[in-house]
Amino acid sequence: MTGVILMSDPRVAAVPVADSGERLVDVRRESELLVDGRRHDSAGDFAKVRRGVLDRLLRAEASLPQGFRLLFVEGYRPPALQRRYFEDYAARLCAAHPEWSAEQLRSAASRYVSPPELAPHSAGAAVDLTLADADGHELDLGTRMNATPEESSGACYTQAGNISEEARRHRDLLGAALSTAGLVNYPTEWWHWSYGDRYWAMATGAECALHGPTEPEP
Ligand SMILES: C[C@@H](N)C(=O)N[C@H](C)C(=O)O
Ligand SMILES: [Zn+2]
Repeated sequence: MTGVILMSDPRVAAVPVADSGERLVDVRRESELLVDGRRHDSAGDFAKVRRGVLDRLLRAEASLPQGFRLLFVEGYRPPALQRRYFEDYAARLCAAHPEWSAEQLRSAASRYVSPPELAPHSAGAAVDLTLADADGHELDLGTRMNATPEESSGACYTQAGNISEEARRHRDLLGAALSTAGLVNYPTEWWHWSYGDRYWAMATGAECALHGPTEPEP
């Protein structure tokens, strides 16, 4: 797929951050969003995002046609966890492609996990989410959430052609609601959306990112 700017692209790292200082909020406490427990952690970090991100998610949900809900899966990710995800996936790619250079590995890994120093989730600015029906049952968006490009034959790419018509309708519905509310998608992952991070700033032309990586709150 051409035209996709990866998280490892120097244009993303070049975006300056002027952190707004906005607090992380727990979406389970501050909203009626449906929250899935598959990424649950004892500190509840997975359910947190910056306030402005939650406000936009609520706007997006309100704009969905009747019978559709957002299903929130993962928001904030502490930098140490992000580093582990990145290194584990890069090690898997390295085992499969020992001939790749360090730069090739970093770029390929960033199709699926952001390099830790740039990570939108560690800024509390990104959310992995999908659609559910009115009863909270997860809908078909073409792949499982967090399917790698390898296991899904590229069907995890938001604009992939190798998904059913129904999954395409669902992806388009999710995308229309979230982009109208101001979030930006990472084009290699239909479920990953962000607001205020470096990738968002690069994609929207904002002068700087509003949120940089932050350590977990005590
Ligand atoms: C690992 C996957 N769920 C994810 O969040 N990927 C993006 C690119 C990230 O790490 O920010
Ligand atoms: Zn994500």
